[in-house]
Amino acid sequence: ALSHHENWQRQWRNPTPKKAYDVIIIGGGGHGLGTAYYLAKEFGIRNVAVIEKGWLGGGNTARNTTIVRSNYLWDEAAALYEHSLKLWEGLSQDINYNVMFSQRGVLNVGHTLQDMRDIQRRVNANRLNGVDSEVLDAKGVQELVPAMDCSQNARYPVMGASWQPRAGVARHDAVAWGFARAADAYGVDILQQTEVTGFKIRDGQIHGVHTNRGDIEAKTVGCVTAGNSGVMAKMAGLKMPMESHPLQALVSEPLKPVLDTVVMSNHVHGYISQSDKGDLVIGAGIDGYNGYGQRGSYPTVEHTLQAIVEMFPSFSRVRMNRQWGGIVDTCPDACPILSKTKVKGLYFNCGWGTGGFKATPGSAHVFASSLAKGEMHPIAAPFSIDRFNTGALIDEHGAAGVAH
Ligand SMILES: Cc1cc2nc3c(=O)[nH]c(=O)nc-3n(C[C@H](O)[C@H](O)[C@H](O)COP(=O)(O)OP(=O)(O)OC[C@H]3O[C@@H](n4cnc5c(N)ncnc54)[C@H](O)[C@@H]3O)c2cc1C
Ligand SMILES: CSCC(=O)[O-]
Repeated sequence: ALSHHENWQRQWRNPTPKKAYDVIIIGGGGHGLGTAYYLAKEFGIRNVAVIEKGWLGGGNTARNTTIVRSNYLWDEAAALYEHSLKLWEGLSQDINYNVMFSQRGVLNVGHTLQDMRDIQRRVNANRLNGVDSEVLDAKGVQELVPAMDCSQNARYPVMGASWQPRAGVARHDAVAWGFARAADAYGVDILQQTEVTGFKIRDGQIHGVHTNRGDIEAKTVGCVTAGNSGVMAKMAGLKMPMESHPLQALVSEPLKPVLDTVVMSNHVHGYISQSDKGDLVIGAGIDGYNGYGQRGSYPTVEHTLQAIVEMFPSFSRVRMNRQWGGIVDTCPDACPILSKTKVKGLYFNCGWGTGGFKATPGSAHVFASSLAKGEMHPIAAPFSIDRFNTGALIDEHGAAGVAH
């Protein structure tokens, strides 16, 4: 057998499924792989399978625009995303894989008096929760982003922004690869090209899953399948208050360094950063219809580029190289679902919508704790599916930013 160190030097095995595991994680994205990693590393539960119908990291984890921040309004959301941001700050060392987390800051821009009042309110709430956040005026934004039109000639003049210096971007697929390699080194089985086609439920208790490679047993199952979670819930006889929509992104031809922070504007409805390779990474809102196609409609692309050129007129001649989409699982209050279900031993971690990449380590950590202990982690508890019965929603449409 390879030593732990030798294990670590490899990528990951492609094992044959065992008949039974202590825990099954459905979904080989960042959240699922991270959950398996923390189960093994922090809670000593290593007899775990991550079941992935495609290839690991092939879903939203490797399709997103990689913005990482924690400047959400409500205490519950700030606690969750700030827990994650703190894990991001040590993640490369922890999993021994460079996830290229670059704390270049994030600006959420305001264009009206009401925008600025909302920004001031959110920044005040952030500071009360120990989240680094400050309000900048137009001059402060211009100093950070010389290429941006902060003049009064703009159709939507920039009045200021919230600024989170510790926020930034990371290399998305490296997160999946890093968590996969680290989990595998602990003995976690990552079963790719293995689709869960149903749940084995008896007397209200989960006993495992049906897959295209046969049945696999476990009495603890965590479903972490993002845009496909509504379909998974239906297989288990559950209803999820969630809609799956296409969310698109674009990248441009590589440019010389021109933008060294992240700029997001809810108002003109677009956001942009520049990757280490030089391409502009651009996104905006979801396509309004429900869809599972991992692609969106052209009007959304057009609207996105109008928003970018409104903020950066000098980018109007830049050529776009690629466009793609993912399937985002959006909840009515723009917050996730981290929850037990009425089926004993079956948990869901989904509903991250357009903003779950930033939560990857934090979500995985608290979800692993919940699966290990059989009780929801205090940071996860407010995001129970029951909130849609009790009405205790956590409305983050403002801070969830552009894409909702
Ligand atoms: C275009 C775009 C831009 C985004 N930008 C940002 C951003 O800048 N910042 C941010 O914080 N968030 C962003 N997001 C959201 C973020 O990408 C997601 O919330 C997050 O990555 C979800 O991670 P995950 O691991 O839960 O899902 P995924 O990575 O989608 O993993 C779920 C996995 O489950 C698998 N699966 C589904 N059904 C089954 C089944 N039956 N059996 C087995 N496996 C199954 C899928 O194949 C998939 O690999 C963006 C999303 C998109 C699409
Ligand atoms: C897709 S929007 C990115 C974010 O939520 O910071």
